[in-house]
Amino acid sequence: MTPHANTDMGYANGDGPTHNNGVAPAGSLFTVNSPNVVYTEDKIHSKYTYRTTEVSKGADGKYVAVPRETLYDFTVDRKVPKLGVMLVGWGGNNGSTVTAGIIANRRGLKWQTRKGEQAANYYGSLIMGSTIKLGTDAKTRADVNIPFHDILPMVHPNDLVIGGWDISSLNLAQAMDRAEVLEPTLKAQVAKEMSAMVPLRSIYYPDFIAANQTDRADNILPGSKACNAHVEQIRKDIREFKAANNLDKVIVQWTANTERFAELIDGVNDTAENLLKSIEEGHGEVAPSTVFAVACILEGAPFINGSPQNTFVPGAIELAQQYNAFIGGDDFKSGQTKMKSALVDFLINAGIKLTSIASYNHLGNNDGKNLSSQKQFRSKEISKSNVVDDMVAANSVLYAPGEHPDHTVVIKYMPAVGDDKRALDEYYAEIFMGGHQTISIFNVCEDSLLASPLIIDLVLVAEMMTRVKWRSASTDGATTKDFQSFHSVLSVLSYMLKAPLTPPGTPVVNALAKQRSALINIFRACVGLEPESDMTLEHKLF
Ligand SMILES: NC(=O)c1ccc[n+]([C@@H]2O[C@H](COP(=O)([O-])OP(=O)(O)OC[C@H]3O[C@@H](n4cnc5c(N)ncnc54)[C@H](O)[C@@H]3O)[C@@H](O)[C@H]2O)c1
Ligand SMILES: O=P([O-])([O-])O[C@@H]1[C@@H](O)[C@H](O)[C@@H](O)[C@H](O)[C@@H]1O
Repeated sequence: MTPHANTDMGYANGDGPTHNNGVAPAGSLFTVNSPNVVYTEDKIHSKYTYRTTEVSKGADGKYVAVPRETLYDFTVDRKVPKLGVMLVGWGGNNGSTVTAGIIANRRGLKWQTRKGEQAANYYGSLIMGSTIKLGTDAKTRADVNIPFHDILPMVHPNDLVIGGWDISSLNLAQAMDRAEVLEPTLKAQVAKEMSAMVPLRSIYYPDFIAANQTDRADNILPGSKACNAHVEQIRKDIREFKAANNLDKVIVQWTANTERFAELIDGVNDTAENLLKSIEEGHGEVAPSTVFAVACILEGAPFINGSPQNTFVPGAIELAQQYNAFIGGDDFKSGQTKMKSALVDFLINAGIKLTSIASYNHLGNNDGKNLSSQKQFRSKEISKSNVVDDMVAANSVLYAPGEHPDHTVVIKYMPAVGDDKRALDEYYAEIFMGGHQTISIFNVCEDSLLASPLIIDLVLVAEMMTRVKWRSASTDGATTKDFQSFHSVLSVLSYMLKAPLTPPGTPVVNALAKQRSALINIFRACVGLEPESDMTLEHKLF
């Protein structure tokens, strides 16, 4: 990044559409009145100065910090598309629950429970259930908060068209019953619509998921190893789903079983070319989830992995970049780990030396049954364990290089509790002058009701990112490149994920507050607004 004069280039100098003088665009909750933002019928154009601090170490070992400014142009396509989402594992607990939830919200359903009438909602969705600070009231200086969903022209989940694949042939009403997640009084209202939803046949390579899943596999395509026919069938399924529903776009999300990790093998999955060749040759180390990822990349459908396995082998990431396709993952961050990524952030940033984390959980759903197999558990153990690494590494006051808290993760399959997962955690920390703090948490996570809103958030944000383009700008407005998409690896999705996939060579951020702040401020930048710094100097300097 090169330093630029701190200037608001604006559009006044005629290098873009004429300024709209803040005329409120139709359907938006707010408009930005700035020389750096212009609304046209189909676009939002903004000029953005990205301010950072570049640090280097001097000969004396001391740091030198230099403020830097980089100028960007952003455009946002304002046309909200008709969007389809295809779930791999549609007949699972998450797939059937999120489908029922969207139908219930779309129809404004209410149902009786032991505690009285319940109405459909999107609680637990970052986009649909939370707000963000837009700014401060011009007169009262009070915060003005708006629904997260209104910061940019995003798809509404009620409008999502849902489909997908499953190795189990049950229709979605039967799958909803099998899941044992939702109240019968709700299920009765959506069962008819869901009984007409039947998962497409999927690919099934037994070696990648627990052997105890075999009894479900009655809805599978021929072939038990990767092959081009599988890639082409998935691509065809996507095209046909898109055409049949008159969709503008389709996003695919993996909410199927957790697979074992695939071995990373040079010549097999290390490059895009080798991965495609391995699929053609039927190599046994290409997982079903990777085959889905390849099919989606080739078909131009963003693919998101909600499970912890290493779907995105290096060859898949390279292929995504070659095709300028979006991928994201891994592993929904729904309960115990979400809590951990907030609590560890708080403790360490409060100067409290966390020395031990014991995370135990048991669950009785089919996910738990699959995870009772060691190889599949290992995938989950990795994603649940690495979530503290960035926060520990950032604090050299508490931790010496290479030092980190003890951390253990245990998952046990206990059928009796079903989808109502129990998460038991103990956090043990050193405090002032040899003291200790012990935090014990017993957290009942209704797994699918916590994960389903994340499935929605991942779809809404990934789709929004397909309509955001950027280019480098300069004060003279001359040397700018064509507009381009964000990097293929959508690290902006990290808030919803335990093991955020980031562009190769870039750092992984797990701290929950940082992840949320990054998403908010990137969306703010798309409409020319400064990051929310929480400085509130207007309340301190007067
Ligand atoms: N809170 C949560 O529920 C949560 C959080 C993080 C991650 N996850 C992950 O999400 C995934 C789904 O969770 P769930 O509770 O819905 O599990 P589930 O077992 O109920 O559903 C998985 C579905 O995938 C299907 N399936 C398996 N292999 C398939 C394939 N190759 N193609 C198509 N379908 C296939 C199964 O038949 C099943 O219906 C799991 O991997 C789980 O680890 C869940
Ligand atoms: O998101 P989180 O609650 O930390 O982790 C959960 C695990 O604890 C649980 O065993 C499994 O059912 C879910 O797939 C999810 O991964």
